[in-house]
Amino acid sequence: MPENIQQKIEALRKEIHQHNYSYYTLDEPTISDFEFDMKLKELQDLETQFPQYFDANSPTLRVGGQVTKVFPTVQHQFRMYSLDNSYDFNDLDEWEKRLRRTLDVPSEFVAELKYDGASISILYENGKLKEAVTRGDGFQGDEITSNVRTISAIPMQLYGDYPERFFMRGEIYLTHENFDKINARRADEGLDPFMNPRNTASGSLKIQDSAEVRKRGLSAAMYQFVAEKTDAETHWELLQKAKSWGFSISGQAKQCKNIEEVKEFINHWEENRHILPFDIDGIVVKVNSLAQQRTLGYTAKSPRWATAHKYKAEKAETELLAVTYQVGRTGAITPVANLSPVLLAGTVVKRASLHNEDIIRKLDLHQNDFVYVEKGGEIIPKIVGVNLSRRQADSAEIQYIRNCPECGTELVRVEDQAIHFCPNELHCPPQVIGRMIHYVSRKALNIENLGSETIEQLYREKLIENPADFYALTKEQLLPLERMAEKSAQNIIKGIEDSKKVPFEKVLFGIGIKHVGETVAKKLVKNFNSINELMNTKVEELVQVEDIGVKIAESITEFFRNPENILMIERLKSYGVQLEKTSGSSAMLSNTLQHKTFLFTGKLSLFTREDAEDMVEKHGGKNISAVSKNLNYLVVGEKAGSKLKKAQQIGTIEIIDEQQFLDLLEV
Ligand SMILES: NC(=O)c1ccc[n+]([C@@H]2O[C@H](COP(=O)([O-])OP(=O)(O)OC[C@H]3O[C@@H](n4cnc5c(N)ncnc54)[C@H](O)[C@@H]3O)[C@@H](O)[C@H]2O)c1
Ligand SMILES: [Zn+2]
Repeated sequence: MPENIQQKIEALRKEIHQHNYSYYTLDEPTISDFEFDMKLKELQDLETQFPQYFDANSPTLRVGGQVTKVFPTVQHQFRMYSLDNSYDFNDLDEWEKRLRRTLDVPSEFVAELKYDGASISILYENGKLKEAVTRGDGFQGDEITSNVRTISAIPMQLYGDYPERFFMRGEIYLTHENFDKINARRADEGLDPFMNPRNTASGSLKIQDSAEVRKRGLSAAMYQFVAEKTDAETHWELLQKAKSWGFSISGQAKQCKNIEEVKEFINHWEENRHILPFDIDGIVVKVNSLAQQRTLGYTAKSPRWATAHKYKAEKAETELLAVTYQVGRTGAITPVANLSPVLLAGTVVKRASLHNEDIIRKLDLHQNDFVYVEKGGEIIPKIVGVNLSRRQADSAEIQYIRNCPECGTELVRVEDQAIHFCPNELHCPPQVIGRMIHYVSRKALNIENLGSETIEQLYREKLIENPADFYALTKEQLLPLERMAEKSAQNIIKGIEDSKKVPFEKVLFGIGIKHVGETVAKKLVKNFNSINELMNTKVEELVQVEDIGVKIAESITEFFRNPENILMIERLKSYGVQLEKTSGSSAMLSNTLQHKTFLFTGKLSLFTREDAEDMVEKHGGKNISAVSKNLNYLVVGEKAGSKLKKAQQIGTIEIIDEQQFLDLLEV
């Protein structure tokens, strides 16, 4: 029935658009690449079969990404395409046959690793890095030059006989080592780990603060030279030249005389990819001759002269020994499958994440089932199915626990969410520890030298149970802990002492009221002078404050209803922790600068940067940390440098001096 076919096509298009959005814009895919590619292929087949339902906006005809609103948008002078991909050698053979039909001479190839990251196009002029732009939708992308400049694998200045003006394209990715480091740091700050290196690399490029991007330790491999013209004859030659100018070019790329050699390369890396210190998701095969590339040209979405052979996620079968449950620092419960050890993707797998109760139900897991585990983009493998033929007749269904394995409290499942929580925030050990780790973290009280391991030890020794206990600690109590030297103990005590100077807004963030993040804490402090004032405010009054909704307001009042929290606050006060605004940060003066954003640069002479930022806030404006389209005013002092230049390039930013800034305040 044609009507049903049309509906089917439209439903698939809609679904794929949604997945593109999750993958490219949110960096949080909800299905595996393989499942995604199968859906796209299904759509492609239907569209070929029923051309009457053609639509120029179909995801089969477009690159899946988008530009964001956070960075300036730049048109690509040369379009950035996607790659046709497939998972089997038949398609590769078909591709090669098509090449032969078009070309007089059989082609040679270059086979390259398909780095799993985010693509970038970088303009070089006179040997200098000029501008870096993401692929976006292929026609236009986000200008993220200052972020790309932080990546040490990308040269700022070239050497040798480089052409005057050209684009170098490549992939920005994260090594396993740096990905693990980022997650270790996140764990220390009480944050959830990132899912996989690809989405973390892509997400890192979208951070507004370049200093933060630098900390991520991104890598890059360049794989394509693009310019108006070149006198090179092959892609391989261009790669070698690019290397001589100072670019990082993949060390594994290989020239192949024919498709058989390409297949050998593909097989070799399918077996050996686990020794690489980064993720690849396949191999890219390119026609080497540039003349042949020109003859072949492009389809609506990808070059005809290249194709990607993708690797399927590896699967193994093993026995489920038990399901155990972990309680996270926020009280979230994660079920974990304990498996009979099995070799998968180069590592021995003993555990797999089961995510939540619904997934266990969907898999219909029984005790001692033989399950299939798969390692996709995620670091932790997952169970994708059960081998029913090996299930024992009398094996019982896995029952999700009803009580917290750490403290015995009955679990709750929040409406609309798949995850269970332990509601015993104040006494469930992992949550107690999590709360204290959050309290000392950089953006809260910033108590240096006090890592999560030390906090766990102190808790086990019953020396601390809530943030107020830090202030009663003595050096003598710290010294007997494992690996605790005199010097570190001293530093911890000093860090705790110093935290008494940390301003109210950070303390308010640090005490861990649910839904009160950094920004909300700031907003609250603008409107309430002390914790006492906040404590005595009702939900109806709280929701009057900008950006404070009912959910946040209720969470605040609930926090203060608990006598244990009140006791902790009274103790913090008695130790001298800042629980009210200091005289320097008094209330709002006006709303003159409402909805306006400011950034100060260069050497200021009429006021200090701190005072200036304070003035902005007191008059209702907002300070931001980087030059972008979102900036309204750049206030320049003497010797303003790159920020000024960038603001001029963007063109929409008002550039003013210090006096003009004061005029804005009408003071
Ligand atoms: N899971 C999901 O929800 C979801 C959603 C959208 C896309 N995806 C995945 O993304 C893929 C589509 O993304 P795409 O359009 O970026 O295509 P692609 O990732 O399959 O191939 C194109 C990209 O490969 C990269 N690349 C890496 N090494 C390269 C090399 N040596 N030479 C040339 N290019 C190289 C480039 O960034 C290029 O833009 C799909 O195949 C799918 O697996 C997944
Ligand atoms: Zn608990």
